[in-house]
Amino acid sequence: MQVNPINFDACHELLTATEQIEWIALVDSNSKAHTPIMAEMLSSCFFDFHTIPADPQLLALTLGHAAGMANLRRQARSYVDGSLDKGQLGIFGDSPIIKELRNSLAKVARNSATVLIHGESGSGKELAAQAIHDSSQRYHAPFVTVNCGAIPTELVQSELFGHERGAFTGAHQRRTGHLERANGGTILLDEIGELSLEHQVSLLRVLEERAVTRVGGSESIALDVRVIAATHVDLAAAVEAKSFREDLYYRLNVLRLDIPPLRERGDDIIELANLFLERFQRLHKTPPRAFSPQSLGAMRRHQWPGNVRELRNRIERAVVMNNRIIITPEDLGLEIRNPLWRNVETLKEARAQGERAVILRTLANCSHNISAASRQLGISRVTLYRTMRRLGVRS
Ligand SMILES: Nc1ncnc2c1ncn2[C@@H]1O[C@H](COP(=O)(O)OP(=O)(O)OP(=O)(O)O)[C@@H](O)[C@H]1O
Repeated sequence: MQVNPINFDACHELLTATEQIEWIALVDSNSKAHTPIMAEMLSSCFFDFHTIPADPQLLALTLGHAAGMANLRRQARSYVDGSLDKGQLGIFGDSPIIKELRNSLAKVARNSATVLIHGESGSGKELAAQAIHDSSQRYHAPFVTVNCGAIPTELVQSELFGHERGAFTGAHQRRTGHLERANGGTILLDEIGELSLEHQVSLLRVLEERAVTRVGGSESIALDVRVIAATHVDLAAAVEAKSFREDLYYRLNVLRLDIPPLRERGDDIIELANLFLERFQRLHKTPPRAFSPQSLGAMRRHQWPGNVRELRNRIERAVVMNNRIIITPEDLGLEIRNPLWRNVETLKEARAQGERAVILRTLANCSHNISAASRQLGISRVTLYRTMRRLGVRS
């Protein structure tokens, strides 16, 4: 676009219309870049300017910086609006329940309170924790993930809190613990329900004091860490069963996020399937493929006990192991008929399976709103509650 004093106003309006773009001016060496009007234009509308003929290397450098700034501005604005989209969060799906989750994530990201994420295995708990960190003001600081269930009991203290040299046999070096490494940022304590009662006490003390002391040390190190705990077990039930400390449960359960199982997300299954198909085709450099109608039907009917991770793995296997352009249910390792019916022997069982499937689908479509679901099913709320209790369906 040619900018000159005559079309100044129109150009100014156009250049400042969108905050998502940074502009770089190429200034003719004959033009008077330092006349008042050009100086105003360059300083108010442009990220930088180069004089023609521009040095390509310097220009490439400026373009890189400008793209980075535009991105940062976009992130900052969405942080203020709370309008994080699925591309930014990496959490795909358009079902009402997932849209609601994305909204909650954006709100949670705006402060530093402790979060408890509950969800079945493979449903996206770690992804949600990463999204909270990336959209928060701590995004530039470390995001540390610790799988509490994978650390041998005797190493939990030293892994979480660190140790001093000589603290125990084999401690040849001072070691920084995960909590200290996450200082300034966020720590995800995955499978928190796997921590022993003894380690729960130590963790509670650290969270209350907001300071950590390395094993074998005496110095108290101040912590500024956002804690996100994740679990696939029902921690409230674990508290009742006395296998999880009530005080730690309340300390963690400040903000709570529930990640819905994949089978309750309606057509998100197909959106995610196409997303993974495209990703794995690109990764494994295979020609474009598509799912057969039978595959789509089989994916909709499957119960996905391993959730999104299971879907991702089945699609990667289908892409790598077969050359066919059309992906069949067999390629995905799924049965054409609903495998649920295989074990059904009586009419009563068949009726219960059918009722369960319809109720789950309706609840997913209605964002788990009982009144809307009962209207859609043509029964009263009381009958719906009673039927759900009988079939073991949670609201
Ligand atoms: N909504 C989603 N959109 C895109 N990818 C997703 C989504 N949900 C989950 N995934 C992907 O599915 C896989 C499993 O997710 P993740 O590891 O976050 O699950 P998890 O609940 O933490 O699992 P676990 O219980 O085993 O710790 C990851 O590859 C993740 O990127």
